[in-house]
Amino acid sequence: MASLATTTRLFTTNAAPAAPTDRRTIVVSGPSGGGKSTLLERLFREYPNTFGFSVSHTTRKPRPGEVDGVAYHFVTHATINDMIAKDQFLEHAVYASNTYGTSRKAVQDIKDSGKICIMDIELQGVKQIRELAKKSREEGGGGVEGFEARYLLVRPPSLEVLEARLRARKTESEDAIQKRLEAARREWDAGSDPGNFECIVVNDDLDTAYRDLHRFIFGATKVE
Ligand SMILES: Nc1ncnc2c1ncn2[C@@H]1O[C@H](COP(=O)(O)OP(=O)(O)OP(=O)(O)O)[C@@H](O)[C@H]1O
Repeated sequence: MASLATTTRLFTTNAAPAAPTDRRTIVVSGPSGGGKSTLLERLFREYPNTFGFSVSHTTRKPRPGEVDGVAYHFVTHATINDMIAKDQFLEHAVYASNTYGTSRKAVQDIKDSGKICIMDIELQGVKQIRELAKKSREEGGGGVEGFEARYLLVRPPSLEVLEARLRARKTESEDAIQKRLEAARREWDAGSDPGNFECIVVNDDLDTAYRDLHRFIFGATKVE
């Protein structure tokens, strides 16, 4: 990962604004291992007071270094099923044999703090959030008042690169790697469907990918 000094140098000549004018939630999706966390960590380091990461719940086990309540809320299947039954999630999905979900509270807390919410979710969740936003617009409801978002896909340049990165990360078993690759293969074309994402960042060179992500977040003002 590039140093903070590199990041700072990148933007001193660009005079980047401190916060985007578009305050909508930013939904980031893409295959596991594509680089979402790497790019978002860099964004949060550069703008610690502007964005809030909505911490998802998951039944997956923590990876070394992942702190409960920071990377995820790590919970049991029983807990997450109970929360689903109580309609406490904006979206939830089963991915590579584990359930993931974004609670309504996680998003609302960030909005209440005055920050722009960033969510990192699976494709199934993207579709659920889109439906919710549509419902919210049509009925003035949907659980979160005025819920609107813009959608960004982060993908690696190829499935081969994805496999290499997943292996190099050394956080998953062979079985888990295979499940992630299967999901990536299955969902690869969904990225090109204009109904899903406003922007695709191809994470080949990290600095270029970060610049593209930054441009999307700070440049887009269009509300649909
Ligand atoms: N542009 C890049 N060049 C080389 N390696 C990269 C690049 N971007 C990310 N990586 C590495 O690829 C691996 C996967 O990245 P990362 O963990 O950010 O993916 P992710 O999309 O957040 O995955 P998950 O959804 O499983 O959390 C990491 O080891 C990261 O350091």
